[in-house]
Order: sequence, then C-alpha cells, then structure tokens
Amino acid sequence: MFDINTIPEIIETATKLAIANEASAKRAISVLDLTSLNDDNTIEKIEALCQRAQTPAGNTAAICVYAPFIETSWKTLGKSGIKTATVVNFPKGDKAAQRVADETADAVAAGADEVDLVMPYQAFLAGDHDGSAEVIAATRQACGPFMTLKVILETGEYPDAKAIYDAARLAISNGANFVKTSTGKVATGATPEAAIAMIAAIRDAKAEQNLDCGFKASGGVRNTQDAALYLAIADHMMGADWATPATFRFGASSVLTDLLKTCGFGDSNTPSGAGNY
Ligand SMILES: O=C[C@H](O)COP(=O)(O)O
Repeated sequence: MFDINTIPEIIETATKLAIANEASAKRAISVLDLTSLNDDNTIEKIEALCQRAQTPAGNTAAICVYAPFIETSWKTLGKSGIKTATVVNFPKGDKAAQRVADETADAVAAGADEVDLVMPYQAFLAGDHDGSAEVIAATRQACGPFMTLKVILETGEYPDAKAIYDAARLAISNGANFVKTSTGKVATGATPEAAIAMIAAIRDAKAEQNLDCGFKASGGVRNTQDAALYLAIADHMMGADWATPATFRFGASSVLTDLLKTCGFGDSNTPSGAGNY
C-alpha cells in the first residue's frame, strides 16, 4: 500500500541517481512521445515533426498529434517503427462516455496506434468515480483489446498525492495500458511527487490485481535533467530494467532539443524556427 510519507525519501535518492548525460538522453529519446498539440498545427508542421522524430541519436517511441493529423503522421513515419498517438476527450476530460467512445473509434479508423484519453478528472475529484470509470472502460472497448490506451489524470489539479494514487488505480482497473500525468494545458504538469504516486499505483496494481501498466510523464518536461530524474524515479521504484518504451514514456513538445544537445547534436536536427511545434 502506498505511503505518502515515503515521497521525500524517494525524491532524494532519485535525485542522487539522476545523471544528465548522453546515455540518459538517448534513453529518453527512445521513450519519447514527441508531441505537438497546438491550434496552429498544419500538415507541413506535422510532416516536419515526423522527420524530427527520426533523430541522429535514434528514433522516438511515438509522435502525439490531434486527430486530423493521424493520417499525415503514419504516412510520413512510414516504416520507421515510430507509433502515431492521438488524444481524445482532450483537454478538459468533460465529454460523455458515448461521445468519447465515438471519438476513439474514429481515431482507430484513421490509423492511430495509440490513444491518450483525458480521464474525467473533475468528476473524479468531485467524487464521481463510477462516471470516470465508465468513460475509461468505454474508451478501452472502442480501442479493442490490443491498442495502447494511455489515461491522462491531469495531476496538477489534484489536492494531494493520495488522490493521484487513487485515480491511477481506477484507471488501471478499467483498462489503462499507461497512466499519464498531464495534458500540458494546465499550469502544473508532471512533478516528481505525482510520478511517485502513479508508479506506486502501477506497482500495487501488479501485486494486488496482476495488472500491467506503464507510466508517462508529460507537461513541462523540458531538459535532460528533468528526464533523467523521472527515469531515476522509475529505476529506483521498479528496478533498472523496467522502463522501456512498453512501460515508460515522456510526452513533451520541446525536450528533444536539449536531449539532442546532450548527445552532441546541437540544434542540427532542429528545423529553422522549430523546437516548440
Ligand atoms: O502530452 C504532452 C504534453 O501535451 C506536452 O506538454 P509540454 O508542451 O509542456 O511539453
């Protein structure tokens, strides 16, 4: 069972373990969902994003785009092996279950490999756990059994780490393949405290329910040092070989520039004027 009092100790240990070097930058690139969720996206910008995901330090795990760009993404990514992720019920998490299921079915039909769902966090925080579970389960069903479903908790809006832990347990029980911290659209994105609560939920769901789930840190992950700290938290809590693209992701729009710089590539892989799609 999760003990909230262990958080400072875990952060202290992980901070000592976190090293912002080339190895951790390369590892972060391999688990990165390179994200562009801006209102001014265009086909050309998403094509450039897909090119950028194929970096001189290795491919990212996925790109994450709004639904109208799913087809552009998978066509541009071709046989690179990089997945196309999209978002549903985004960013407020306030749509009815049937509407979210329809949105998900459309994303699947358009060729998305992965769906990032905003859980009805406001309803959850108001005590409506059944309503939240219904939306997650409906999305799981629309995805089918094999598609990767990431459930965004929007942890910056929660009163404490215990509420984050409880929301993560609810998401995992209802079919999440990943629990993800944030949309990037509210003031507070990923934090080490939220990561620890969510990874504790992942660990407990495995031990108590034999359910497998991964973790995605998103929102405000800006540099190699940030990435190294989240990887060190996962290594410390789950073991050094746990975090792979199947279990761990970063969702970030701008971290790639610093990760490449750490790998010695400067801005050479950054198209002019880009860096924050
Ligand atoms: O899912 C990822 C977030 O939308 C990206 O947030 P960011 O722009 O703070 O990196």
